[in-house]
This record gives sequence, C-alpha cells and structure tokens, in this order.
Amino acid sequence: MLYMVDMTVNLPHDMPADRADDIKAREKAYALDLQRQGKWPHIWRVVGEYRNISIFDAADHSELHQLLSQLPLFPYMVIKVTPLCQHPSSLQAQS
Ligand SMILES: O=C(O)C[C@H]1C=CC(=O)O1
Repeated sequence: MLYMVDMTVNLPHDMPADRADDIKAREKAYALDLQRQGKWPHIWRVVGEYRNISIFDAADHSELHQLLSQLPLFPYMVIKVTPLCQHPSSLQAQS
C-alpha cells in the first residue's frame, strides 16, 4: 500500500547541538536504508520548513506504523498519514 506521509520536525530549542546532530545522522542513515529497500520511494522537502512530504510503500498500516515509530526523530515529529489508492484516470489503471 502507498501512503503520503507529512512529517514536521520540532526539535526542542534547548537540545544540545551535538545531540541534535547525532539524531539527524541516525535519521538520515535509517531513511537511506528504507529508500534502498524500496519502502520509502519519495521524500521531498517542503520549501521553507523543517518538514517533508514522503511516499511510503508498506504492506499495511501496522508495518507503516512500525517504520515510522522507529524514526530517530519520531519523538520530535508531528506526522500526518494519508493512505492512497490508484486514481481511475491514472495511465497505470488503463491496461
Ligand atoms: O529532514 C526531515 O524532513 C526529517 C527526516 C526525514 C528524513 C530525514 O533524514 O530526516
């Protein structure tokens, strides 16, 4: 199943820079790993915000929740999930 996931990051202003850098480095490694596995096929920065819009490809809601809750930045994120299905006017729906 495909999901649009909107993630906004709110790191505490008083978090020490070295702790923030460590979490961001672990987040990047995890994100790259999921992209290589094909589970996170798109990630786009929302211009001007510490926010991304992503597409996840997970087996079901439970797997998506597991993937998202393991994000190192998860405790500092507001996440909105929108499940997607094929649009009838999509070229992929024509065959
Ligand atoms: O930067 C972000 O939008 C938050 C998060 C998502 C992937 C990643 O590396 O960091």
